Amino acid sequence: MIEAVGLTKRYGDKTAVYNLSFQVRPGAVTGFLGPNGSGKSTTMRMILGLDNPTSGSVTIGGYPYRKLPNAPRQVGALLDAKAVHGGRSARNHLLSLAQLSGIPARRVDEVLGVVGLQDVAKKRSKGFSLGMGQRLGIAAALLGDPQVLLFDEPVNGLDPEGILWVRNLMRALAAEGRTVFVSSHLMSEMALTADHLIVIGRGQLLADMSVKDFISANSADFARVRTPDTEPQLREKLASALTEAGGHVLPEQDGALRVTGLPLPRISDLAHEADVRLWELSPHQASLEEAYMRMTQGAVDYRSTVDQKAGLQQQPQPGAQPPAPVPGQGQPGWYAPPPPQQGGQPFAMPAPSAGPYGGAPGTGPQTANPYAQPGAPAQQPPAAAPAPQDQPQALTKQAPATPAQDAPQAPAAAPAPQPAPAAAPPAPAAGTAAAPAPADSTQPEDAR
Ligand SMILES: Nc1ncnc2c1ncn2[C@@H]1O[C@H](COP(=O)(O)OP(=O)(O)OP(=O)(O)O)[C@@H](O)[C@H]1O
Repeated sequence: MIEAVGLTKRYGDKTAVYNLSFQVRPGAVTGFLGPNGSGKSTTMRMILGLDNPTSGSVTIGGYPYRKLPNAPRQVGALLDAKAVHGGRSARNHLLSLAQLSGIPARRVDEVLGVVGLQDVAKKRSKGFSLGMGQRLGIAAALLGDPQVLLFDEPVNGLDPEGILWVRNLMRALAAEGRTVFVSSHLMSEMALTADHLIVIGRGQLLADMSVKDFISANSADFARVRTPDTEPQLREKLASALTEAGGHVLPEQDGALRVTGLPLPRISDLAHEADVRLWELSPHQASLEEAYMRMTQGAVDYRSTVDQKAGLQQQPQPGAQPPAPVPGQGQPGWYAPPPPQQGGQPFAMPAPSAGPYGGAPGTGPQTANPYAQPGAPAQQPPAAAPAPQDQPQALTKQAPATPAQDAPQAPAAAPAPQPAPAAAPPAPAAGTAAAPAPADSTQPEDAR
């Protein structure tokens, strides 16, 4: 088991990881999700003893990596598939890693077979495609037949067949009772691969729950209702009737209405009572990808200036009200968040008080969920953002006004001095040889 407690990492005045506590259990694939720069790789490097935490701790099987007996046989990792000596053949690369860790040469041929590189084993890895490089990195991680495996973006660059292969491999490794920790940006892929999810944003925990719970908490049902385009007044009439009946109604880009909080038969009855004809009444489910985007959108650090979702980061004007639906046009950019689930607290951004990102230390997952309340425009009105024109549905725009995005980006505190390791760390696990060199506490970390 991997266990992080209050894990924090600062690089100068940049806090990469803040007060992260979680457990990664054996016998399951645990997906590690977060936007670019959210601290996934930093966390993985700390797990592997390649970076020192500024505070907090992380252990594998109860030991910090550097104190783990026979670490290369217990832990394997793929951090950076490109970090190989390009002049070496795949086999020689693995052979050198195996020799460093006392692993017999026959294991090299075994893992080459497992990852499907046996036919190119004698080719220099500098000629490898991205996907072949990933396979070589995975082979290195498997070399010591470890019980604990960490993979940083293992499907990066793989074709669909390769992605499927990685998915099956991860699941098979977990089924053998191993601890499998996999970082990814792809919620959809993780929904298929992982049993459990740990989601971070700006270095802080946003969610730690089983995929099953994540799905039931976040993939909310809604109905799409469309009235005849030729009679916009019917749409208005229906919207009023549904709202009066307790439904939450938002316009979609194509002029339909997105309705939450009312079952389909009730919507049909209400339309009938209001004497409104319907052209469409269909059940839908918000995708996990949407839920993940919504969860992390307040914690996205890097966003293109031409990104249509840039408006997600804008703050609402004081006193702003949501625009009234425009018959026949909808309100592009409006999107109905799913209703809060019974007893569910799907995710929570940190509170806007203490902490480097505005979150009170230790309060992250317990604080109120700013996205869980549908239909609270007076509190969280949307920004008057430019409307996306090519979104199929108005699903991706919301003004979350997350506390995190208001908060200062970095703590003022200087990094705590790191004690130098008492002894040289053990050789990295077979797979981690493809990773950056272990942290040298005498070097400025930013310079590494
Ligand atoms: N050695 C370093 N010196 C200074 N800042 C760093 C260093 N390593 C990481 N960071 C910063 O810490 C933050 C977290 O980076 P990290 O690479 O862990 O994120 P990530 O979630 O793995 O991102 P991605 O998904 O893009 O790989 C980023 O802002 C990054 O710039």
